[in-house]
Amino acid sequence: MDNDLGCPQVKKSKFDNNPLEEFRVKEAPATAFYFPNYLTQDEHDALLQNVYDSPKPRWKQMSNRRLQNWGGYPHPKGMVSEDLPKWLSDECEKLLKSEVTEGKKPNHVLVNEYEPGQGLLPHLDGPLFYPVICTINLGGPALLQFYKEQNLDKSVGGLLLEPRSLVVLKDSLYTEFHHGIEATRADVMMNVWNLGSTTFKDEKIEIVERNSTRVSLTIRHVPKVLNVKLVGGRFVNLMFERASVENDFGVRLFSAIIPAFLPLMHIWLTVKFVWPEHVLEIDKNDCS
Ligand SMILES: O=C(O)CCC(=O)C(=O)O
Ligand SMILES: [Fe+2]
Repeated sequence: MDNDLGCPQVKKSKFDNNPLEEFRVKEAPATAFYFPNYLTQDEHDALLQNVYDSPKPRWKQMSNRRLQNWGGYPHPKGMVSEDLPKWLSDECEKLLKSEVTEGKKPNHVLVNEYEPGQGLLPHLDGPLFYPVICTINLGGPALLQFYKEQNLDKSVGGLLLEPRSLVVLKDSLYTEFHHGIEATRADVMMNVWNLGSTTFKDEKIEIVERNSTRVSLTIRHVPKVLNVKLVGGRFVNLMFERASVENDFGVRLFSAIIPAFLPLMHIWLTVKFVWPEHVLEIDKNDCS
């Protein structure tokens, strides 16, 4: 039997009643889950297709990779959010249901694209996100390495991220250990915490080649969201938006009518209070 994550269901006696436990990376120094068969091949291909079908301006060229930002730009004052496209909101929903996100619905997705040989410097994801990172891996493999703050030159271990997998990082793997991807064409399999759950589990593998373009979806929850959001590149006040969500006809009518009347009100006020003065001025001038 399969569980919601598309992975074999765990016998309760063995794993503490929690089906996620089977996927915990026990060698890691803090909470990490690795789901090697999170996506079917068809789901994987469809996601990749959606990434490449996205409008060209979504791509931002960085010095060593390309990325797409979805959901809004996190900011200390709050994120101006945008609705995720269905192919991403479906993934967020699926993660929420699988209980890896601690009840927080992801509302932000970064798509990173790395050509073989490209990488990402060690970094922390910072305080603007809820401290759980879910990463869906597409295309080619890469080793995600972890570093202690005091020595960002030497990794303390890593997780091999293969296509079709999901990795979830929590607690000090989010808050304390920096993570990064070496700019190399071949990853050395030293201190790979999850090797036993990868396709190389039965092999004595020393190196994994970066054989093709890797695309990752980094999926997180931004807790602080503002009351305005971006719809088709324009700001919309969520007060009006909420009315349609609640489907309250009266409120919707009110929200539709008030903005329509504002220009009329403006004209009426101008005619009543500003224009007469102006006309009077002209009249006075005419009299003199
Ligand atoms: O590509 C990855 O797996 C890592 C991406 C990442 O760390 C980030 O976007 O903050
Ligand atoms: Fe990161």
